[in-house]
This record gives sequence, C-alpha cells and structure tokens, in this order.
Amino acid sequence: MSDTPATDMGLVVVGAAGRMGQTLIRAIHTIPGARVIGAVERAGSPYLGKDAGELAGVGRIDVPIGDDPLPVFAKADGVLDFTTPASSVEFAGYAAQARIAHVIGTTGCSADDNAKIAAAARHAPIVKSGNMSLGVNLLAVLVEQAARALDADDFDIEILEMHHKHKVDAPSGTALLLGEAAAAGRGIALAGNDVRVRDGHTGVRKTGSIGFATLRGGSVVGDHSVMLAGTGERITLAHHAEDRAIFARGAVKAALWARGRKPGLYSMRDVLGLS
Ligand SMILES: NC(=O)C1=CN([C@@H]2O[C@H](COP(=O)(O)OP(=O)(O)OC[C@H]3O[C@@H](n4cnc5c(N)ncnc54)[C@H](OP(=O)(O)O)[C@@H]3O)[C@@H](O)[C@H]2O)C=CC1
Ligand SMILES: O=C(O)C1=N[C@H](C(=O)O)C[C@H](O)C1
Repeated sequence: MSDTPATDMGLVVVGAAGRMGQTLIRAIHTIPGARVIGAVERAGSPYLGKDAGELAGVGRIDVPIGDDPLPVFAKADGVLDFTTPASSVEFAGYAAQARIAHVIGTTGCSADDNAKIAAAARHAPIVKSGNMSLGVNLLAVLVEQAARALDADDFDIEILEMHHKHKVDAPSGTALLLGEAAAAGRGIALAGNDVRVRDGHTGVRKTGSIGFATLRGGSVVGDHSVMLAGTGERITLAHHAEDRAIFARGAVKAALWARGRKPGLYSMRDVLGLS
C-alpha cells in the first residue's frame, strides 16, 4: 500500500503578493501533490481581488487574493507563511484551530512570538525555520561539526550575512540558525554568547563568543558565511542563495511532510532527515 495521499494537498499562501508569496505560488504550480486553494493579503492591500496565479506570472488559477484567512483555512490542508512576526503568530492560532499544517518562514520573531507559536504547535504540526533551503540546512550540520572539532581557545566563530535592501530584520534568521548550530557544536547556548553589533572601543574579543555582522544592499537574495578564524589560518563555510525558489521548494516539501503528522514544532532538519 502506498503512503501517498489520494488527493493533492490544498495550500493557502498568506502574504501571497510578497516576494516569497509569489515565489511560493510559482513553486506550487510545478510540484506534484500540492495546489493553491487560497491566497491571503492584509486588509487594505492593493492586491485584494487579483488572481494569485496571474500576479505570480503563472496564469489564471482562479484563486482570488482575499483578506480573510478563516474561510480558506477551513478548507485547506496547510498554510505557507512568509509574512511578519505578528502575522505569523496570528496565523498559527488560526491554523491550530483548523488543525492544519503551518509552515513558517517568517524571520525576526521575538522570544514571546516563538512562545506563542510553540503553544499553537500543541494543536497542529508547525514547521518553522529561518531558512527552508536544503543547502543552508546542510551547511548548519557542517558548521556544528566544525565548531565541535575546533576548540574555542583556538578558533573564533564569526557569521557574516548580506541581503537585499528591503530586508527588515537583522541578523537574518539564517545567520541566527547558523549561530545556534555553532553554539550547539561548542556545547553552549547562543543567548549570552552572541555579539550582534560592534561599534566604538569594544575591547578585545571574548573567547568563545559568536560574532555576527550584517550587510544590506541591492537585490542580494541571501549570502551567509561562517568563519572559523584561528592563528595563521581561517576556514570559511558559505552558502549563496541565487534564487528564492530554493526557499519555496523547501517550504512546499515541509508542508507535504507535515500533512497528517502529529502536532508539534518541527524544523527543516526534521523534514530533510538531517536531525
Ligand atoms: N525561512 C526562509 O527560508 C525565508 C524567510 N524569509 C522571510 O519571509 C518573510 C517575508 O519575506 P519577503 O517575502 O521578502 O517579504 P515581503 O514584504 O515581500 O512579503 C510579505 C508579504 O506579507 C504581507 N503581509 C503582511 N502582513 C500580512 C497579514 N497580516 N496578512 C496577510 N499578508 C500579510 C505583506 O503585505 P504588505 O507589504 O502590504 O504589508 C507582503 O505582501 C521575512 O520575514 C523574510 O525574512 C524570506 C525568504 C526565505
Ligand atoms: O528576507 C529574506 O529575503 C531572507 N530571509 C531569510 C533570513 O532571514 O535568513 C532567509 C533568506 O536568507 C532570505
């Protein structure tokens, strides 16, 4: 007997007119087993009423963009959400009520936002990750291994990221994910060992700290480098995102994986079998 569900997974894309929203609609169009059944934007959006497929450039799919998530969540199997922290918290509550899978790519969530999302995950499966690409999640595994292998007294860890000029949060969700991986490799918590900004007379570098540096400009999709800097040598592990389609394909994979799974908060490492 096959484990493949008999019907396509009906997905709602929230933030459907955004950079990732449109990329998701194009990705779902090409992936067997999933289809767009709803598209949501905020009240007052100039895109309300437009066909989500036409806006994304794949032609008419007869899914008009609306501003009320509740009726579309009620008939969906899953939600793809790359919006804002406050919106993702709200959508997590609705997806939990509807008992449907919720894939959250939104970054910049506070500890309070994450606690609310974790509470919603008691009722429905949620996959949340600062980066949905296979490449970055593999990179995180490599970073963890390198951080474990190289002693904090000998190698300093610094994480550099660059994104397009429209990005609103820093450090990026990916940089923090890589920082968590480095911290896990070192057997420490990232919180309390992270140095997110340097300015002025900073004093010497604290042994074992994990530094972050942020660049913003132009149309860069997402560049991340993790440097392990020793005396006389430096290792750099890096990922360069060239197309948002890598995140969208990962998000659809996560939704298909989460369909029918028991409630819980999952990561892309779970989805990709890299845990
Ligand atoms: N995890 C990952 O792999 C990735 C994560 N991201 C993250 O995804 C998020 C979105 O990125 P991006 O697509 O570039 O941003 P955009 O601003 O282009 O898109 C976000 C969209 O969500 C809409 N939106 C905001 N609030 C609501 C709401 N309450 N209901 C419905 N729609 C809403 C926005 O509308 P409006 O503009 O009118 O406010 C906008 O159209 C960011 O946090 C980013 O960091 C991005 C890429 C990959
Ligand atoms: O805002 C973006 O664009 C991206 N956000 C994610 C992040 O914060 O790391 C993922 C990707 O790098 C693109």
